[in-house]
Amino acid sequence: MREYNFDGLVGPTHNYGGLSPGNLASQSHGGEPSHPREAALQGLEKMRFVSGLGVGQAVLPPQPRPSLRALRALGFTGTDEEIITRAAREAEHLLRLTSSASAMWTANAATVAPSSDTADGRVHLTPANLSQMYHRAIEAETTYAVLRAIFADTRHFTVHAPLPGSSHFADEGAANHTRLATPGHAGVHLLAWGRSAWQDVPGPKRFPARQTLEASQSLARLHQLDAKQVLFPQQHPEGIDAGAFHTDVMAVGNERFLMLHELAFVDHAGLLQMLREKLGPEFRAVVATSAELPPKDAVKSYPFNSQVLTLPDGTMAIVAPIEAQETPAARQFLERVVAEDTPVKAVHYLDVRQSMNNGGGPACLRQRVWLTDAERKAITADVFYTPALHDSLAAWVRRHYREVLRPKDLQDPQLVRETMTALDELTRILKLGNVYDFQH
Ligand SMILES: NCCC[C@H](NC(=O)CCC(=O)O)C(=O)O
Repeated sequence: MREYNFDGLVGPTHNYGGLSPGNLASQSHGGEPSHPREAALQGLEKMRFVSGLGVGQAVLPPQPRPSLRALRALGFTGTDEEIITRAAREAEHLLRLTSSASAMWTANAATVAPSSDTADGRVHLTPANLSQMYHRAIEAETTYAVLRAIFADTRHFTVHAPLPGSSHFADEGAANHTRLATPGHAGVHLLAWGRSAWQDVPGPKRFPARQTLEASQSLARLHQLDAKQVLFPQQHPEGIDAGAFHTDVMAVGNERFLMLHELAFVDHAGLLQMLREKLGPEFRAVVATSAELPPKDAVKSYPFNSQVLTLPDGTMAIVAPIEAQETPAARQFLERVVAEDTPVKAVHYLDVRQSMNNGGGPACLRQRVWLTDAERKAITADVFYTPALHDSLAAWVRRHYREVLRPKDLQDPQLVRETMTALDELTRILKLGNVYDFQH
């Protein structure tokens, strides 16, 4: 079984809409000009780097934005151009919400269980309904279509429908999911959550908790996971109030290694004890206290929103955002992780600032999918990273993406046309078939 990182290709409307309360970067950069071309190229460079480490790499496509489907559903009628013009005039906020390129953060696209851990021996994928935030909830339908196109072979893959879209089952995907495993022990799944729909659990006071316990429990059932191998830790309410809207802002794990902030989960000590019991003595965890790494620094510089990657030689490397290098407490923490008795032997810092300014680090930009050789071969879409695919995607970005987008540019009816032209071409590059509604 090999891990493939499916990175989200940043979409042509990448912009700073200030859309996510509780996501401090989104709030503080709202209204600034964005650089879609640079953002997409930064993402491609990260794919090149991870692939160069010898790790499996693939790509997921952006979504059509502004979403005409969403605007039509909200009562805007007429030609495509008329819809944009009218939304710009009457409901600028709705235009902003339906223009977000947020599908780039593919950690939120779905939750995935590898075939080694599921009762029927298939890979299970559930697109996240993202129902907590409207600009993200509109991703689910297209994500579902894209995943069905890529993971089409039903002998190997089951793509479930997104969980029912009421706030009771609010699901944010793999950003709240961690799979851990040690040799000789079955994989353990952490399915975290921030609030309960029906139980009375103390939650955050300042910022919204997104995922529900009931959503996480449903994912464990749908994916046919062994109940003994699943834990449902609660995101620490103080962590959420400090800006950790998803688990992956304060914790990241890979195989026998987990690093976390003490405000990632309620009772992290009890959680680590259970993990040691399930995973045995090879399991390693490194905890940052608030004294060592103030929550403010963790949220600003995202050391936990790193990719922890197993390299071909069996050691692990961390791919962290450059902001973590620039923040002394975060850098020192990551250096401690390498210095201690852990599988991690190197830290690499990458520039994904365009994404970071909306609260998405290296880990947010990728969905992890574990595939056997047979499963890998069953995928016929051209989504696996190669230098040739890189060149054609980079050329495609340079052909179609604007250099700068200012908030008022979202009101330009031309933008929707440009995006559709670009995405239509992309589905041919990736051999995806017609996955977008404007193609039907
Ligand atoms: N995993 C990282 C997700 C970041 C994402 N940001 C946003 O949607 C910000 C969009 C904006 O404000 O333009 C979110 O909060 O869900």
